[in-house]
Amino acid sequence: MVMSEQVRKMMMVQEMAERGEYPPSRYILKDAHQSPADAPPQAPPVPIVHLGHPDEDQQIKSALQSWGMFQVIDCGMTASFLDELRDVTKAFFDLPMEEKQKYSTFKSGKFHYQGYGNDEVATDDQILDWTDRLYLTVQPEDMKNLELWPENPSSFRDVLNEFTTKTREMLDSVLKAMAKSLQLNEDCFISQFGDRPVLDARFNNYPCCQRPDLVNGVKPHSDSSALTIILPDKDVEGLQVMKDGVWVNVTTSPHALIVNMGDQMEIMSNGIFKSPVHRVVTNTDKDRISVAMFYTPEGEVEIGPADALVNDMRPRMYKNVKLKDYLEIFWPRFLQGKMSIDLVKV
Ligand SMILES: O=C(O)CCC(=O)C(=O)O
Ligand SMILES: [Fe+2]
Repeated sequence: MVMSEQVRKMMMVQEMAERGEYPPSRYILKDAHQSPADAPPQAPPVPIVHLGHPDEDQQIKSALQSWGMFQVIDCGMTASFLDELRDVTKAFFDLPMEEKQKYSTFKSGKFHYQGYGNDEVATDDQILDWTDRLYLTVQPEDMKNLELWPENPSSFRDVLNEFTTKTREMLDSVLKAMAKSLQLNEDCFISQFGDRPVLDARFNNYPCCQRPDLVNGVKPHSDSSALTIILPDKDVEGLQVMKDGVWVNVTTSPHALIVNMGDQMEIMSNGIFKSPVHRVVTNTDKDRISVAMFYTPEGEVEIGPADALVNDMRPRMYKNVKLKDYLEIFWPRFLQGKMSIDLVKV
């Protein structure tokens, strides 16, 4: 088929950037209104939530109702560990292309989500993002595909395993704190995840680009997850969030992690916590890296608005949905630059 041939011949973004190439037409935004160039340069930093602080409830509620995300500084991971995670990420993307391709998303001519590559190319008119990534499921244990876990740099696997354990601990405390901030039982959200919640790691590389005004690093989207934890680049900005109808730069402390709401959380909270639309923009001279951890309920478990959040004052706003079914709607639409949350509204 034309499509798969096209994909096989397609270069990784990193290779095009290294050759100083102008982005090919498949990457160029068609609508001038979508240009990444028009974000305001100055914005306040993302609100900080101090987990365990007496004002935690208030901090969470206000951050999630205004931004849909917050930053955590005291996240239980040391600054040097977070730097190590950045170092192994960068070391992986710095490997020769031949070595990275051992972990390719393409196997026997077929696309798989896990591995090194970019989004699936599903249609001829799909506009591609200026990024390469490594996508790995890290929990549950039996869903790990270790064949795709880099052995180089040699500490990569250990660092990822440690990041996974620490991220899970952080997610559990954040989910409890979010429930308590709404005067709910602390297990109210956690109990919806089932026995086998899924945690996926995505290592993102956004090479510099000759025309950052014409491409997206990641197209505008909301996450399909319940929660996403993001370790942004220490020096290079690029993540932007749509706030009150305008794009604002996401700025954080160098050793903070960002907690971002995903669509599943918007559903479980009956719309109180919004899953924000965000995107990544590129720049002409600096590569950017980030690591995102997507936490989702088990695919077969039906989730829905917490009972205690549905009442006469606030009627049910979302249908119950299984993650597996949601993803079937979400991915093809994501690839076309469309959001999906409205499709599960009552
Ligand atoms: O690179 C980032 O900062 C965020 C990436 C992102 O939004 C995603 O992978 O869903
Ligand atoms: Fe995202």
